[in-house]
Amino acid sequence: MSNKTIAFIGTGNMSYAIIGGMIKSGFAPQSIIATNRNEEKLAKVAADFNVRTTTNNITALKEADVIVLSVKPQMMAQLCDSLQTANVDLSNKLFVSVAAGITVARLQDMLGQPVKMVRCMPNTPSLLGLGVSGLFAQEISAEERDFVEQVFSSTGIATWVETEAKINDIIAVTGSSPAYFFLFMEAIEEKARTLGFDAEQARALVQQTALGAAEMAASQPEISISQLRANVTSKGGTTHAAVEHLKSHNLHTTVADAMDACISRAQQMEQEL
Ligand SMILES: NC(=O)C1=CN([C@@H]2O[C@H](COP(=O)(O)OP(=O)(O)OC[C@H]3O[C@@H](n4cnc5c(N)ncnc54)[C@H](O)[C@@H]3O)[C@@H](O)[C@H]2O)C=CC1
Ligand SMILES: O=C(O)[C@@H]1CCC=N1
Repeated sequence: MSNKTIAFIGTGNMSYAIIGGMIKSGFAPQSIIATNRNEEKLAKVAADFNVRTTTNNITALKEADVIVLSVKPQMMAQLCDSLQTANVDLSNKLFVSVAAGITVARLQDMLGQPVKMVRCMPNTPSLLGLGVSGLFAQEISAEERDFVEQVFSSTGIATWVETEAKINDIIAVTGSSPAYFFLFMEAIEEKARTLGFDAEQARALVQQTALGAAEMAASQPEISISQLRANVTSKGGTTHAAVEHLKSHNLHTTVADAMDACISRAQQMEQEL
């Protein structure tokens, strides 16, 4: 592993997941610094992963070679402003922003200088090493590119995109999409409860089925997903009845429209923040 030090500024759900994935894949805990304003959150990260923690963002900024900006988009301007006013030389630092809806140009503007910046759009399954991260960068060295790729491929699949606009598409396809799957699982779980399964059974039944379905797809890449679905669907049978109902209620269009809403929101945030 590289000997770079990486700091996560604003270690909440997303950075916790990335750090978890990094540790699981063998990154040295001492090369990772996690910051948060909230000491309790830091105590959990330290206890779970043994990484260095601090409530002082500037200490982390000074020590780290790579700084991951991981606060909510609405908090980013305030955070960058506080980093800028600390008078730390940022010219040799590499920044990585995981925030949705803030462009590189805007981040540089917030930091008050043209720092080296990678846009990254990860997702929370990174915690298990099952994440997907989209990456975009211009004007960084091959070594920096390799390091970022090493970090995010340690949490799952990392893929570079050619244009910054593509990061918004990645949000719709992988950044936000764990929530779509959870919503679908919630709907099945809720109906199982009304059919009389208790909470524990309903949860176990839905999660095992989701896991099984995902593993069926992942372990048999030669079989299309629609073929896997067809294999469950007997002609004139029960699955056919359910699937036809979903199709007649425009599931495909609804999902496509939802993904467009996700992209539009990211574009709107780019104007707002
Ligand atoms: N949660 C997700 O599934 C994904 C989130 N993202 C992006 O990741 C970023 C973080 O999202 P989450 O982790 O979900 O949010 P979060 O709210 O769980 O984590 C952010 C943390 O930053 C801390 N914080 C806020 N201001 C701070 C400051 N000035 N100094 C130190 N700590 C500070 C907060 O206490 C909080 O714990 C967002 O920009 C979001 O767009 C990207 C992909 C997926
Ligand atoms: O909901 C959000 O804005 C963030 C970005 C992708 C997932 N969560």
